[in-house]
Amino acid sequence: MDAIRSKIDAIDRQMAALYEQRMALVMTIAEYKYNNNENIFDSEREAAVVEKNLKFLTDSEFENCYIEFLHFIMDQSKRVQSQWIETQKKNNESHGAE
Ligand SMILES: C=C(O[C@@H]1C=C(C(=O)O)C=C[C@H]1O)C(=O)O
Repeated sequence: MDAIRSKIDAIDRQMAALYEQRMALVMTIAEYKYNNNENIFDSEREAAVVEKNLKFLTDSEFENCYIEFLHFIMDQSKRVQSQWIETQKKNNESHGAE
C-alpha cells in the first residue's frame, strides 16, 4: 500500500502545483474583468471547459465525478475572483473618500 500511496502523493504534488498555476491565471482574469467591467460568471466558457476536458478521459467510469470536480474548481475560481474584485472596489471607495 505504501508504494501506491507514494504514487498518489506524487500526483497530489503535481496537482497542487497545477492548482496554484490555474488559480494564478484565474486571478489575472479577475483583474481583466474588473478593469473591463465584465461578469465573473461565463456560462459558455464553463460549458466549453467541461466539454473539452471530458475528451481527455480515457474511460467513462469517472465521467460524472470529473464533471463535478471541474465545476468545483470553477466555483472556487469564481469565489476568489469575486473576493478579489470586492476588495478592489472597497479600496477604491476608501481612496476616493480621502
Ligand atoms: C476564469 C474565468 O472565470 C470563471 C471561471 C472559469 C474557470 O475557472 O475556468 C470559467 C469561466 C468563468 O465562469 C474565465 O472567465 O475564464
